[in-house]
Amino acid sequence: MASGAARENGSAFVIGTRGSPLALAQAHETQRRLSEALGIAPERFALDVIKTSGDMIQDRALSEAGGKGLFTKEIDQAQLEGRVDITVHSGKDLPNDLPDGLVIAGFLPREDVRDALICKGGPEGPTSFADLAPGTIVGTASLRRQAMVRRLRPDLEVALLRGNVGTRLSKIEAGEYGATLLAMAGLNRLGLAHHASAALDIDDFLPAVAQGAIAIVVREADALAREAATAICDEETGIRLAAERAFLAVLDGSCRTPIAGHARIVGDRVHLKGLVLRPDGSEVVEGEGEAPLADAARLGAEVGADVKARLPAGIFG
Ligand SMILES: NCc1[nH]cc(CCC(=O)O)c1CC(=O)O
Repeated sequence: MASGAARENGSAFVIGTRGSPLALAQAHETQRRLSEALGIAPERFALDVIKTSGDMIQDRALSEAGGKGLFTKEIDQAQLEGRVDITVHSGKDLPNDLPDGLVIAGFLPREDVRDALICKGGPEGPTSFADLAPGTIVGTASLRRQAMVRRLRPDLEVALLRGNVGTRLSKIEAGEYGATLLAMAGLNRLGLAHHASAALDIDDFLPAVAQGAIAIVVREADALAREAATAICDEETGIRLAAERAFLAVLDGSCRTPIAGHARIVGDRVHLKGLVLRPDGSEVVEGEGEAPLADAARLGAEVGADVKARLPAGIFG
């Protein structure tokens, strides 16, 4: 099995990951799945925790600090140099284009794609958007969630809330914010789903492109790692992600525009719904379509182009 530089230490493959609790949970899931699929003890997949520039930024919206690449630059470097073989990324945080030499081998079976509403007061607190008192401060760093909240409830206050999942939950408990939104997927992976006051319906609160999906990245030339990764990846998730990522690629790579997109498979067709919001929530442009599974990426590009053509000039992006 071993052949890459990173495999000389006796590991079947070295898994590279960020160090946040969510990233570690995702890396452990990958390790477990690799172990089961290949019949190799889990400890032979060493974890290498890599600190990224993005981990150091706590005070600003990421959209202001330089975007998604901040969370992957150092990991990409380690992978290109052969220090790690298989890297694990939240699909949602992965840039549209990977550096030359790296490819997405696939995606693990997708988790719950919905956003969770988390409210002060826990089980005794509000259990829906409609229950939130006017003026409640909703903290989130996501432009999509900010714009959706403003659209659904213009009478609420939106404020910036950054940090990892645990930090955000504790700021709700401390009462600094009345509510926040987090991905159900992340809560589930961390065993924290009991903090969710509600899981929001996909049609009312369209998820981010790739939400709930874990991407497995390998070196393009590393046939062994690619084969191993393919063994744990889920084809349906890959098809849905192809549609969603193509939609996003047409609209915006910079993550300065509130965008949502979600694909599902119905029989032998892939259905995609996507939208762009004005940041203040006053306007939304939606697109929808369906295609055979083999045309998922084309569908995404077409729905994206259709939405783009209908965006009011000079407002978005
Ligand atoms: N940007 C942070 C991030 N990236 C992926 C997830 C959740 C897990 C997922 O979507 O797979 C989160 C936290 C959140 O949005 O609650």
